[in-house]
Amino acid sequence: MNLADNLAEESWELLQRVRERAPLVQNITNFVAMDAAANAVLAVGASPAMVHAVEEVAEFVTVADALTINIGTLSSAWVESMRVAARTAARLGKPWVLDPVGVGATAFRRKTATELLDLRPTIVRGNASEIIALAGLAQARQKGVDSTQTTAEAEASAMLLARTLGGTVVVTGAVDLVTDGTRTVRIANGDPLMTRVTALGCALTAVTGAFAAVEKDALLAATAATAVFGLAGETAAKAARGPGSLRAALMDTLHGLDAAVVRAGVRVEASSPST
Ligand SMILES: Nc1ncnc2c1ncn2[C@@H]1O[C@H](COP(=O)(O)OP(=O)(O)OP(=O)(O)O)[C@@H](O)[C@H]1O
Ligand SMILES: Cc1ncsc1CCO
Ligand SMILES: [Mg+2]
Repeated sequence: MNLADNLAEESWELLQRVRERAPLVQNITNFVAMDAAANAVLAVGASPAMVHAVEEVAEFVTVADALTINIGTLSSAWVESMRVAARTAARLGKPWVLDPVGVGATAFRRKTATELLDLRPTIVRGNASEIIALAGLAQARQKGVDSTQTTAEAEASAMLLARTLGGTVVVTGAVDLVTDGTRTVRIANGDPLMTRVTALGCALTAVTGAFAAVEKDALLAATAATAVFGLAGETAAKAARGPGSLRAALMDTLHGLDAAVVRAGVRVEASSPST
């Protein structure tokens, strides 16, 4: 199968499936991202719920179609909620997505992320620095080595992390990379202005939860979510006057994406299975 040939069409089909099924996506996310993430999930046609109290988090996972966990504004009370939610999702076989915001920055984030990795997220989505840091943690128990932060090393880190987890890893940036350790996809959508709006990566993580809820192949789900989000961002950037109008235009564009725009606009490239 030629993976890349089908990915634009696959992205459109998965977006339609999200719109038809409107999956319920539970997000334990940060205070900065809550609004953008909930609105982006709504804009792709899914249903967001920001539920994080330890008293109700497990009960909510049982009704949710997917869970996303983001450590952006971490505090100790939330760590237990994250553990309980991830454990419940894992037990019930529900897809869950980890966003390791700033994981390299502090010992608290490193410890929390390491514990969450042990609960085997279906998908990890972060920027290059975060994925490099996380792969270093995963590897540290085996070899105790760290990486420096080049694009090439982010790719190696993503592959290592995906193989260690048995999951899918998404690295976002100028080019996005999605890998399950065997199949690797690069997505050339997006616009640099997206880095001037906070929490768009976090919003993409929540949207990835929506796609993972409707597609069991996590590599396909993550690729479609990332491509659709990047395409909406770049389309919106053409009309935007700056970060504020980009944010609004991104929500409008996500909501209005049609088959012609997705089929013509998604720019993906896939590598054949490696050894
Ligand atoms: N230089 C760039 N050119 C084009 N698109 C980009 C660029 N940088 C990021 N993007 C896009 O912006 C979106 C968010 O990715 P980014 O890597 O900025 O996430 P992040 O660092 O986790 O963001 P945040 O922590 O603020 O939520 C993705 O769709 C990505 O493709
Ligand atoms: C700015 C910021 N600080 C903690 S989380 C967050 C949102 C982007 O990740
Ligand atoms: Mg981020």
